[in-house]
Amino acid sequence: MKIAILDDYQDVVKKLDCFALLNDHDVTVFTDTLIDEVALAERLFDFDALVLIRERTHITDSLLSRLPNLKLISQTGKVSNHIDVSVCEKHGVKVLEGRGSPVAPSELCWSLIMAASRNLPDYVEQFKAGEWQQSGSLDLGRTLSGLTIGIWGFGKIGQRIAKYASAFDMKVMVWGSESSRDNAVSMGFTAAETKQAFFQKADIVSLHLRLNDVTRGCVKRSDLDVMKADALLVNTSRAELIEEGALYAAMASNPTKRAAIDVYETEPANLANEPLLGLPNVLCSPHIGYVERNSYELYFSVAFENILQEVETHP
Ligand SMILES: NC(=O)C1=CN([C@@H]2O[C@H](COP(=O)(O)OP(=O)(O)OC[C@H]3O[C@@H](n4cnc5c(N)ncnc54)[C@H](O)[C@@H]3O)[C@@H](O)[C@H]2O)C=CC1
Ligand SMILES: O=C(O)C(=O)COP(=O)(O)O
Repeated sequence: MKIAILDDYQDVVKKLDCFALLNDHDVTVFTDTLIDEVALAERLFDFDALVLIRERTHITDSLLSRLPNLKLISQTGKVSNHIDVSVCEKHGVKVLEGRGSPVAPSELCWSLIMAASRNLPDYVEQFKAGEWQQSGSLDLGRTLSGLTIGIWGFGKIGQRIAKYASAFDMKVMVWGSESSRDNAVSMGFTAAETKQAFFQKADIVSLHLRLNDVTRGCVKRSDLDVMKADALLVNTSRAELIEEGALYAAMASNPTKRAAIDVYETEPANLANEPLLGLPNVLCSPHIGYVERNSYELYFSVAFENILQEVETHP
């Protein structure tokens, strides 16, 4: 098979052990992004299969109309809104869904919580610039013990964050669907009674919902406004869970509130398209929750095995 691996920004896939799984195939890895659909279609014209990393390439009707040779798309991790599955069916392109692990994204989320709580990036930056212990100009930070973390979305990552919080002697309060809240209570955590109480009581709010038509924009500006004056909002899930522009407006007008985020409305994000990057009270990482060796091995090995299995069952 002629297989294209797309959007390997970090040029990582060839260094992974699982790359050898595709030894019998003709594989090309593209490390840049082609947004222009006509150029992308020209690039991909000869390929039988695509491996997509996350959701950077959008698979649309017009793209597939230009790719008559394409038979398979193998997604690393879950298939989300970037692939129109019904359009793929129409064009006879089979979509194979992969699998991820909650460990790397949960640890990144916890790193952001700890770094933001102790102002670590600012202290490191000042120290490297020659300043020793300039706490006078920096907020002193705070310990996590005794604080309440509010977790909205109690799936694989949300549950792991609750576990980490318990190890730090934090109180865990969960908001979300009734089953999420019941599940949290059965595990010994607290469920918030209302969304407003959730945002009012938490010292740290961390979002762990999947993005879908129901959850899009579920966090409103009014929710951010009722958070405590020194609260921290963490979003490692999807930017679109928060009403468009609301996070920037809330953080810009409340400099004592803080946010730590890994996901953006426009990705790749930069200073020109992401105003949050310019705010001193917002800690920003460049969507790296899944960026870690074991995580990449799992994402790619499952995506490759799915292709091999498909070739074996439908040669
Ligand atoms: N920053 C990064 O690199 C990464 C981000 N993620 C993101 O983290 C988030 C959580 O991932 P997982 O825990 O693996 O997902 P999961 O599928 O295990 O859990 C998702 C949660 O969202 C809730 N949910 C979904 N639709 C809902 C609705 N309509 N109403 C209320 N609740 C709803 C589910 O009940 C569940 O509690 C996702 O948005 C995922 O895309 C995941 C991996 C890496
Ligand atoms: O990489 C991301 O941002 C993801 O959302 C991955 O999620 P998944 O592991 O595919 O469920």
